[in-house]
Amino acid sequence: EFKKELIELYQLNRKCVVNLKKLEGPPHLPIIGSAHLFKWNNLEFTQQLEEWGRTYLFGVDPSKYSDKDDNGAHFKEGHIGIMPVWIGPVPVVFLGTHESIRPVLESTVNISKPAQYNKNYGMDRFGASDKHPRKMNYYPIFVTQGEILTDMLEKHCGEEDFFDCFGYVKRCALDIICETAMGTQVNAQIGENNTYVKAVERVSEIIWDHERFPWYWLKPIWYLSGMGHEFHRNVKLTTDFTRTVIAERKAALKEMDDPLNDVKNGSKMAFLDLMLKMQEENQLTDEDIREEVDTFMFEGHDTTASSMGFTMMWLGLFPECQKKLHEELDSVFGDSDRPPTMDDIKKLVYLEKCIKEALRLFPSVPIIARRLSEDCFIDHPRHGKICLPSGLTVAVAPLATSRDPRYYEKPDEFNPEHFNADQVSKRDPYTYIPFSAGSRNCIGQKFAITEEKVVLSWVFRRFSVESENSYENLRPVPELILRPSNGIKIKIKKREF
Ligand code: HEM
Repeated sequence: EFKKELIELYQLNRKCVVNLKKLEGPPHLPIIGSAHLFKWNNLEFTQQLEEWGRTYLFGVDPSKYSDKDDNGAHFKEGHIGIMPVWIGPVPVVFLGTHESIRPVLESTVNISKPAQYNKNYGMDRFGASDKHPRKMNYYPIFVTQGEILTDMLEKHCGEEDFFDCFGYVKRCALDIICETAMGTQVNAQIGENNTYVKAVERVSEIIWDHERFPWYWLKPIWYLSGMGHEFHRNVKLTTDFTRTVIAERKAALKEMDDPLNDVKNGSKMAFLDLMLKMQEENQLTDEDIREEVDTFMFEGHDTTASSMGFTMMWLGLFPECQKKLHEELDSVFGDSDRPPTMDDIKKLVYLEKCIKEALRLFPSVPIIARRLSEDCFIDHPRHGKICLPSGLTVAVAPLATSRDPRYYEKPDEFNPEHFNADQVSKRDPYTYIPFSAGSRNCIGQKFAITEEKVVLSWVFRRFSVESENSYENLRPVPELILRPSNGIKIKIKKREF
């Protein structure tokens, strides 16, 4: 097996040397690639990736990075966002503009994940199919949990110092996904099940270190360093948690006279209930169900938590945008404290633009990995047709394409007007892909946007927010999910009417 992998890697390297030689990327050496240049510190590594991205994807002169007048983001003619990076002996090609991303995401063949995901992690985060019913009544759960969040934040009202709000937001997102995916209340917001929350966090931190340091790909180092064992311990914690919930839910469904009808008529129909209902006819084992549910849990809570947290952070840095949002909220709710209805939420057009803009600057999934199963061709303005050979891992970067200076004026600044209808219609759709695109796009997009609108409408109806203008607040780190490097520091004040 190992020999076969080595031969495949050798063949891939040969193809890449021929096909990618004209493309510019960070300097690399045989075998270790560019790993010797990688910064150890996660924040510095993130900055390094950003600088490489600007230099090689957009062709920006490094001396102009700090040129604030146009965000240092000049786009040099002849660059279309392709950058090869050798991570150890494995070539990865980063794609960061609509011209280079479209051929990959539009393909109905190139939809596989890189092998490491399934092989090393023992859990397939990406196994969900698109066949699940999407019309479940999640709305009341968003409303209840959003209100709990504001109750939890309230105790920080009027405090002199900045506090970290991210933990609160995360627990809210977790409560929402657990109840919608599994029909079970985890009550993380009110202080229960902290072990689960911590384990989920640790899993993505370890996966990220595994991705960037190739020596961890060698099993002896992975285990001797203690990382492998810590990883499995935390994965087991999370999967055991889901297993327990599944067992409990199964027992509860058995007690019901007619589970099918109870579930159909009930106010909520959890994803897990549907899976359990289909279990016999589809011959699914409990473990199959657990994998599907875990995929939902992983994809569905970290992503929305980061997105909500960053939207709060940006609005706290741009008082004029927050003022507009407050005006919109007041025009819909006045000074009332009533729960938002679906109709109210539809009216919150500016809030939706703020959420989209925060996702443009800090997309929760900053990089989407694909393993090409057939050659993919990209037209390059200077080098003609470039062939990305089958077997190659490509890293599609929503983070880069959504800051393409050809399409976004002042691309590094928060400006919700970027999502005015006239602006959107002028852009290629692949210049904004926080939910990916094509046949493996996010199936929770509508769910996520509605959840965030409900929760954030509660927060901004009740509070005004001020964010700390600090390097750390503004520099998230791309673990699998882009997350704040050291929390999100804000102050809040109760709004007076
Ligand atoms: C702001 C929030 C969210 C963002 C930015 C986001 C983004 C994404 C992206 C970029 C992908 C493609 C990943 C890849 O191909 O590597 C994806 C896949 C997926 N998302 Fe989301 N997501 C969000 C929320 C959610 C929610 C709330 C759910 C569930 C309720 C969800 C369920 C899924 C599932 C199941 C997949 C896998 C689809 C497949 O591979 O066939 N996501 N998401």
